[in-house]
Amino acid sequence: MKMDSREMLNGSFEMDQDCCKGKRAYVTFLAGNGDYVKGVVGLAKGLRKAKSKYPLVVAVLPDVPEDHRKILESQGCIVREIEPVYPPLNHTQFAMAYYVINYSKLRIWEFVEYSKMIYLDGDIQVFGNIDHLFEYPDGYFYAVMDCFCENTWNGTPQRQIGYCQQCPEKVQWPPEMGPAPPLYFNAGMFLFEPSFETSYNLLQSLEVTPPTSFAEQDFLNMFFKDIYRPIPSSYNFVLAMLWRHPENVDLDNVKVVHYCAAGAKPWRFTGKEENMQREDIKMLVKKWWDIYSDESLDYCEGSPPQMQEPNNGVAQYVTAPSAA
Ligand SMILES: O=c1ccn([C@@H]2O[C@H](COP(=O)(O)OP(=O)(O)O[C@H]3O[C@H](CO)[C@H](O)[C@H](O)[C@H]3O)[C@@H](O)[C@H]2O)c(=O)[nH]1
Ligand SMILES: O[C@H]1[C@H](O)[C@@H](O)[C@H](O)[C@@H](O)[C@H]1O
Ligand SMILES: [Mn+2]
Repeated sequence: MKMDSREMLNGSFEMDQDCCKGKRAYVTFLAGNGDYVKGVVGLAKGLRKAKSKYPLVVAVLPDVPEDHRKILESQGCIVREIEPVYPPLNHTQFAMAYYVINYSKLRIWEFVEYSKMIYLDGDIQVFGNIDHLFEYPDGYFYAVMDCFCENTWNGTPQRQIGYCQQCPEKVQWPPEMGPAPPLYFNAGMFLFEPSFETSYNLLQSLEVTPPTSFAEQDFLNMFFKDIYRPIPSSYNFVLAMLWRHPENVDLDNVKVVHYCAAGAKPWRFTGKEENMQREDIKMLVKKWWDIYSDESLDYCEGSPPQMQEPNNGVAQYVTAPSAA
């Protein structure tokens, strides 16, 4: 039975029995022969440190070299090659590589041997156990609301009027512009259910959807708008929150950090870009390096990915902002 956000916020739902069955895994995505493999190694070690009970599957494009795949396997990852997904014909001349990289992520819906997966970008690090997210009720798409305040949003109506769903009361959506846009998630982290049917529908729908600037993120937002449920920003902490919405930040309780601001990838960090000299940023980059360099977190052949039972945290949902 479907339920709305309010029923879930009130906790007035029965835990779906089906969600306790079936295999679960984390999944990330890797393209090319560059340095993102370091991000994935860091993530595998971070999940181990957080004592995650579930393995990390890495969906790799054919252009990921053999030695990078070996590194991932030696870190306990399950490497699965996927076929590239191309943008619809007639739109291919523009930023082709960018779209192929990002749209190929849609292949993870084909991993139907898992009933539920948590997708994490390679530039994400997990600092606390999030296994309890798998217990959320089935039938929804869970992710964290994005922030519209960075320059990457220049040219959008949101940015032009200074509206952000993280603080919808500060600059309200002008009624003359019609209804406020639906809630929009960052696609660097989400909980989803693999399914051939959904996978087929995703690819069919993509064929008739012209690419837009945030590629598969825009597409997924459109595709899953009716079943999207926001979860707290601590499950995909986008660094820009630190300087754009400091009043909403509780850094001590952040479980998942997404190093997605310009210049923030820890393995390429120089500290030169805007905001990168902030003490909180330098601390978070150091925390990533502490995990990446910790040899005690390397995978031991033959040992399961988990070390102990996860803490079964209680599901928590974010209240949808009133402007939504
Ligand atoms: O050369 C590359 C580039 C990207 N990736 C993979 O693709 C993911 C997405 O790229 P970034 O993390 O660099 O980009 P952002 O965090 O800025 O991406 C955000 O915007 C993108 C589209 O603009 C996607 O929607 C993405 O999921 C979302 O988190 C990476 O984490 C990594 O897993 C690679 O493997 N190799
Ligand atoms: O996915 C994008 C990307 O991560 C950008 O760096 C960020 O500024 C955007 O808000 C987000 O939508
Ligand atoms: Mn990212």
